[in-house]
Amino acid sequence: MSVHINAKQGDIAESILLPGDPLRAKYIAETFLENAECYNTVRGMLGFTGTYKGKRISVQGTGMGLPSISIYVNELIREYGVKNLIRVGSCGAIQKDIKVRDVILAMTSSTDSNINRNNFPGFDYAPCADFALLQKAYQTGMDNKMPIRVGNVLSADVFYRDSMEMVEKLGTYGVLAVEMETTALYTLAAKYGAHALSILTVSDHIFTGEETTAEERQTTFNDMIVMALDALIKE
Ligand SMILES: O=P(O)(O)O[C@H]1O[C@H](CO)[C@@H](O)[C@H]1O
Ligand SMILES: O=c1cc[nH]c(=O)[nH]1
Repeated sequence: MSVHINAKQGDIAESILLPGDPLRAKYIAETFLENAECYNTVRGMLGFTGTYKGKRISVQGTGMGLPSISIYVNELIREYGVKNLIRVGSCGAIQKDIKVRDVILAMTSSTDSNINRNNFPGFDYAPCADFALLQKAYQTGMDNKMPIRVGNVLSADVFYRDSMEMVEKLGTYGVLAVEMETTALYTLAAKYGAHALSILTVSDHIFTGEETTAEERQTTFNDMIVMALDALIKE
């Protein structure tokens, strides 16, 4: 047992999906995994292990924001030996030509968080995805003719902000969408020699106000989840 996960050694698979929402973790376990068992209930941050196409896979809620996902990723890698981690999250589109329900593969991330600035004074560490996982997910998306974009996302420290000026400016520098966890995931995976990728479904558009219905979110999240599971099991 670690501080925030009450699983026994061996309860968690080497490959894991990481949704922010613990109820999305439950949904994934019940819908896509066989013989899924819950290994964590601490703080209601549910975690499950089962099998997908015969391979052992876990799914763990991470909560919202860089500090919260950092806790789970630290414990999963250091205490439970997790090696492959794919975040399956939602995001707000910044670019005009990105639509709700599109899927974004985060090749890298920008941030307004201080976590890496505090860790590398005077330097800007550039977090990046694991190329093999990125390539596998991209190939699955192409094979299934999914609307995918690959690029830079903003991992923001806040969901609500007084001004959108900086988000707009980042858009002019090619940032595709905003979410709240990828920078921490990629940085910790690099630190501990693990492999990480963020796959994000666009749930709303920051500037047009376009958003999906609950039902649409469910279906498109399913596409992203299958893409992530297939990437985890691909040799
Ligand atoms: O849908 P999830 O994975 O939680 O991701 C996004 O949604 C939350 C904000 O509503 C933040 O965690 C953001 O990154
Ligand atoms: O607008 C959004 C949508 C999802 N997640 C975010 O962080 N922002």
